[in-house]
Amino acid sequence: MAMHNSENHPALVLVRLPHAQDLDLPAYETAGAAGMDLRAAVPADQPMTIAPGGRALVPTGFVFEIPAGYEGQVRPRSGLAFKHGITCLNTPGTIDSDYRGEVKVLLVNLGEADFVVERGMRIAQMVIAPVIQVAIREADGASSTARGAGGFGSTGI
Ligand SMILES: O=c1ccn([C@H]2C[C@H](O)[C@@H](COP(=O)(O)OP(=O)(O)OP(=O)(O)O)O2)c(=O)[nH]1
Ligand SMILES: [Mg+2]
Repeated sequence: MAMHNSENHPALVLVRLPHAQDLDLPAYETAGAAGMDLRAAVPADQPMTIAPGGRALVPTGFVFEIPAGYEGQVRPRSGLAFKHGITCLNTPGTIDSDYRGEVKVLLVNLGEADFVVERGMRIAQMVIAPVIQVAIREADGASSTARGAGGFGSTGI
């Protein structure tokens, strides 16, 4: 399903790896979805079991060629988090625009029961977002502001 503003942005090129040959392409599930769901490319006869407190790097079966000036953010699915305590350990996972390896999802099981990742299961979602790289320079001191160094609740609750 095409996103409503896809014409304003460069296309995302996906390269299917051999172990994803029968999997659906990552896709936006609704017209206004922010993220495209990612599926587990684990072997059909070898589901991956994540024990409570355990983690697993789950293959998606695709290389995502993120356009320059954009990043991919790998985020958890709320339903898995709510029902099973399954989330992404490094959320949001960062996919760099120059990364040409397989996108993988680092799941962690914060629930109380084993979680079984089956082939084709939608395990996470990827949001494509514009990102900037700034010039970096060093200075001797920071400019002054009303806030100054106040933080961590300095403005009250
Ligand atoms: O959830 C994730 C996070 C990252 N990556 C891939 C794409 C990303 O471009 C690369 C590096 O990620 P990151 O910079 O977060 O990890 P690092 O530990 O800093 O590795 P590196 O030294 O390779 O940058 O790993 C994934 O496949 N899934
Ligand atoms: Mg890095």
